Parts: sequence; structure tokens; C-alpha cells
Amino acid sequence: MPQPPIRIAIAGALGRMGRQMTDAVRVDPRLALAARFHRPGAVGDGLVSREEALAMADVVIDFTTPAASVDLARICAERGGPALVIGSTGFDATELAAIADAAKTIAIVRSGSFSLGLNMLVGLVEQAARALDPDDWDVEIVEAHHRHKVDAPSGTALMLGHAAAGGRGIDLETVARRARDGAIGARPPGEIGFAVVRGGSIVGEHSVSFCAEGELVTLSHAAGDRVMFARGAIAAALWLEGRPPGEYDMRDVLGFGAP
Ligand SMILES: NC(=O)C1=CN([C@@H]2O[C@H](COP(=O)(O)OP(=O)(O)OC[C@H]3O[C@@H](n4cnc5c(N)ncnc54)[C@H](OP(=O)(O)O)[C@@H]3O)[C@@H](O)[C@H]2O)C=CC1
Ligand SMILES: O=C(O)C1=N[C@H](C(=O)O)C[C@H](O)C1
Repeated sequence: MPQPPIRIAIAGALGRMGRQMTDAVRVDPRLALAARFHRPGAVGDGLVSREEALAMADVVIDFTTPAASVDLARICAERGGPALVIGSTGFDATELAAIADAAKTIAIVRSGSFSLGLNMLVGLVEQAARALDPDDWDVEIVEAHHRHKVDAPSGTALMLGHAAAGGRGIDLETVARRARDGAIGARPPGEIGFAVVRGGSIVGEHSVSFCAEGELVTLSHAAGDRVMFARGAIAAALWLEGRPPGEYDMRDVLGFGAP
């Protein structure tokens, strides 16, 4: 018997990723585009209210803002579904805790990047960080995005930072250096530095450099098109079918295991 298509609702449907998701879901025979919604009050273009959308969907795919994603996760948990794929970035600790709380009731895949290649890079970064002595090898993460991006460092850069810190067996927050300016002094050993570029239409570029006396190792990824984020989010939505409540990430979906 052929499986019935998974019914997808798209949050933030008029945004850059919302539009990309709409196109990708429409052409995927495993999925039915059940509903699209945007901000409260947004109408036209086939949009419905959030409440109507949630009633029609098995999975909601959400690329919006931290506040909107947290609210959506809370509402989905209160009504016992649907499951959620969250791609928004820029969450603070309180917002992340709220999503973790919702994941006690519903299944959620949340990732700063739905790119397959990027999630493979996360494992390579963790491996390199484990192998290279932090007293000799400085870690520097550089990310570049389009001029419209509102959070920094990117969710992906933070994932890469967590992978590097995890490889060293430390908590990223204790060693992260998110910005530098002025008379900052010499670089302390063990620091994980972030640098941010914003401009034009850059879809997303990330590099992690391990810098030692006389040599440099750089691992990098460049996104040329948002379509692969949409494909990754679809893989996550399909993977969610029948999953118990919990907060999962793209490495779970891809079967890459913990970094
Ligand atoms: N994890 C991943 O692989 C990827 C993650 N992202 C992340 O996804 C998020 C969205 O990115 P992008 O599409 O470029 O940004 P956009 O600003 O283009 O889209 C976000 C949309 O969400 C809408 N929105 C705001 N509040 C609500 C709400 N309460 N309900 C429904 N919709 C709402 C905004 O509306 P309005 O226009 O009216 O403000 C906006 O159109 C960002 O956090 C980005 O970092 C992006 C690409 C890949
Ligand atoms: O805002 C974007 O565009 C992107 N955001 C994600 C992030 O913060 O890492 C993923 C991707 O790089 C595009």
C-alpha cells in the first residue's frame, strides 16, 4: 500500500525560506502542502491562520524568528501536535529552554543548518579539535551572510563552535570570543573566536581555521542556494513520522550520531 503523503504546514510562508519551502514541498510526491501561514492577520496568497494550519498538518516547518518559533512550539505542545521542524536561529538560553520544554510533549527537529554537507563538516571539526592541542592550535570561525540577516554569529557558526569546544571537552560559552575591537591584548590560549561578514546576497559561508605556529588548517562550507536547506528540512519532516517526543537535530536525521 502506498503511504499517504505527510501533511506539511509552512510557517513564515512569505519569508525567504518560507517561499523556498513552499516550492520544495509542492513538488515532492511524499508530501502534501496542507497549509501556509504568516504573521497573525496576514491574508491572501492562500494563507490561513496559524490555528487553521495546525489543525491540518502532521508537521509544521518553521523558518521565522526566535520569538515566533518559541510561541509556535508552545502552542503545538499545548495541543499535542503537530510535530515541528525549526530552522530559525538566534535563540537565547531562555528561548532554547522553552523549546526543550515543548519537546517533552511533541517531537521537534531543530538545527541551525539543514544542509547535509554542513552537518558532515560539524563532525570533521569535532574530530580536528579533538586531535589538535588547544595550547598550540587556535580555533577561529568566520561566517558570511546576506545583508538581510539579523542574528550573529549565525546558528551554523555556533554549531561549529560547539563542535570544536565539544572536541576539546569544554563548554563553548567558557571560551567563546564573539567580537574583537580596540586594544584587546594577546589571544588567550583555548579561545574560540568568531568573525562575522554581512553583505549582498551571500547565502551562507562558514570556515573553521585551526591556526598554529607556521601552519593553518581550514575546513569550510559554502551554500550556493537555499534549496538544499529546504531539502534538509523535508528530510527532517519525513524522519519525524512516528517519533516519540524529544528534541532532535539534523545529525539524528542524517544518522551521523553525536559529533
Ligand atoms: N536552519 C537552516 O538551515 C536555515 C535557517 N535560516 C534561519 O531561518 C530564519 C528565517 O530566515 P529567512 O527566511 O532568510 O528570513 P525572512 O525574514 O525572509 O523570513 C522570516 C519570516 O518570518 C515571518 N514572521 C515573523 N514573525 C512571524 C510569526 N509570528 N508568524 C509567522 N511568521 C512570522 C517574517 O515576517 P515579516 O516579513 O513580516 O517580518 C518573515 O517573513 C532565520 O532565523 C535564519 O537564520 C535560514 C536559512 C537556513
Ligand atoms: O539567515 C540565513 O540566511 C541563514 N541562516 C542560518 C544560520 O544562521 O546559520 C543557516 C544558513 O547559513 C542561512
